[in-house]
Amino acid sequence: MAKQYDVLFRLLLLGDSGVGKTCMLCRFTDNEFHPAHISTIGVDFKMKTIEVDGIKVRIQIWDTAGQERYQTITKQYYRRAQGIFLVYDIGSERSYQHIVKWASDVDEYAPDGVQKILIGNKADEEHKRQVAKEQGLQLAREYGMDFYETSACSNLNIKESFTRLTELVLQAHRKELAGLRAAAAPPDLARLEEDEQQPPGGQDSPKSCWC
Ligand SMILES: Nc1nc2c(ncn2[C@@H]2O[C@H](COP(=O)(O)OP(=O)(O)OP(=O)(O)O)[C@@H](O)[C@H]2O)c(=O)[nH]1
Repeated sequence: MAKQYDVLFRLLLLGDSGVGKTCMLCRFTDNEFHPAHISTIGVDFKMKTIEVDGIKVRIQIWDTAGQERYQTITKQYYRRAQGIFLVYDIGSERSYQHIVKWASDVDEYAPDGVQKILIGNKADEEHKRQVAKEQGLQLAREYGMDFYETSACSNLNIKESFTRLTELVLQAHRKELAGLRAAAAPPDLARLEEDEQQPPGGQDSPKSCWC
């Protein structure tokens, strides 16, 4: 039987509560958007397989709660991420300022070499904009990250940003993937067998897939 994927790994969504992390994920995996904000409890995840440069990549995407009270739980997930989205809302200067704090948490808890992308979400809400696109670009330059303005609502740059982070992770793991074609079993960068189980908080999460 043909292999369903060649490699699998984990991406993580981080950012303040309400910036649109869950909606970005639901748009990417299910092409759905829900206007209600029901805060994620702890962490939740979804899977999707995409093809990049002829490689079938199964990605496990972890959606974390932005609320401060869940930070102890969510930080436990940083260390096994290969790629991280740092997300702010272009209509919230505060969420943009907090990226510095999220990035310093990543430095502290995520593995060396983790790939990062900066996202300014809700780009459809131009009338509410508090953060200029140039500010996003500037911050991304400072951190050496790629930058996208996205909209989960209008489906702007969602697929592009997930694909780009996947490409960056693939490039960073080029050596491990060198023997990919010959491998009997798909390389398991995310040690998925442990992760197919419900995450703490995921079972109770009221918005696992319908946003
Ligand atoms: N206009 C617009 N609204 C969005 C967009 N993305 C999310 N929203 C809305 O913003 C609110 C919060 O979205 P969520 O995806 O739940 O935010 P979150 O970052 O996952 O929040 P926490 O789970 O609390 O960390 C919801 O009302 C969404 O409908 C977007 O791209 N455009």
